[in-house]
Amino acid sequence: MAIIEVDSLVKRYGDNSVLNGVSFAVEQGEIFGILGPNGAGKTTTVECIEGLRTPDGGTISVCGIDPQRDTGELRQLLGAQLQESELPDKLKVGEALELYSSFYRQPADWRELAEILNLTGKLGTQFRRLSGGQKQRLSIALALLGTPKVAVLDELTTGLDPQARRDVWGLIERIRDRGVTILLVTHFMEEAERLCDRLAVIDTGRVIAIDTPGGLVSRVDKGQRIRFRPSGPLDETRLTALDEVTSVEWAGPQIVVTGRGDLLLAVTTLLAGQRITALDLRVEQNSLEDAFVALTGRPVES
Ligand SMILES: Nc1ncnc2c1ncn2[C@@H]1O[C@H](COP(=O)(O)OP(=O)(O)OP(=O)(O)O)[C@@H](O)[C@H]1O
Repeated sequence: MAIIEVDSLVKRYGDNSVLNGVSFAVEQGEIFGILGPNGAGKTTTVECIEGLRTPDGGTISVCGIDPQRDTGELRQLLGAQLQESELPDKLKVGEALELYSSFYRQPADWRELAEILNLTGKLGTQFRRLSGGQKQRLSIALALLGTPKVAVLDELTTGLDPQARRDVWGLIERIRDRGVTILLVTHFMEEAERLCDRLAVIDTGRVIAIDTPGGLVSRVDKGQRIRFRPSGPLDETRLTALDEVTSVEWAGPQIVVTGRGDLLLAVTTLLAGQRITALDLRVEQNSLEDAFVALTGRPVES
């Protein structure tokens, strides 16, 4: 069952048409990612879903509610991450959790949320004294205080170090396991690949692909790649002559061979015949980043 339905969403700022007919549906219990280059319209899309921006065309339904018409009801169903600047510096973590839980009809147990988010030791700490990761965890706790059916998380782990980022991912999975549907805006390929059940790739205000991360990767046909450092002088033309090989390039001391079929066997057999060892041999798989570049024609800035 679709819990969020976005159909032909249009948004203009003056003459600038930012969303040009965005459509997708998020199923209950999914972690659904929105991925796209800078300025693609990701935040505009989720802010329309949150009822914070007024679309110029199209329809949105969140649990059957139109975010423009029934903002009060939407607040009870949808939890959105607050921007950092929205909390007063001197407010303590425990005070913020208690205050925000008073806004909801069915607040979650904020002490339990603090426990899950590893904030129990910080309840008496002022907001301004929290680290980036702690602020991020607090903003997630605040988004979940109303026991929402849907949580919208925009740039969830931007600014976090790799370990804190992984901790937050684990947490999001636990929250989904409690039955919350998650809509996630991200720049990070690893985050999208690791966390999202499905992804919508948005570019210049249009959805250009919707699929699982694996499904998106399998759309790229860049062939197989083998990278190694030959232990001795290598006659490249013999590599190029192999049926399995489509291209041979040097990258510093390494050689990168692209091809198809049983490429690895063909290359290693040839090298063995020339008594050359392939040092630091790596077989490279296509990645979500390759898929993103193939779809949008440009890399993701992070
Ligand atoms: N309030 C506004 N007034 C005018 N233009 C805006 C406004 N908000 C966003 N835009 C423009 O709309 C476009 C889409 O912005 P949006 O923030 O939705 O993109 P995004 O995909 O979230 O980008 P990023 O990854 O950089 O956050 C951009 O060109 C942006 O400059």
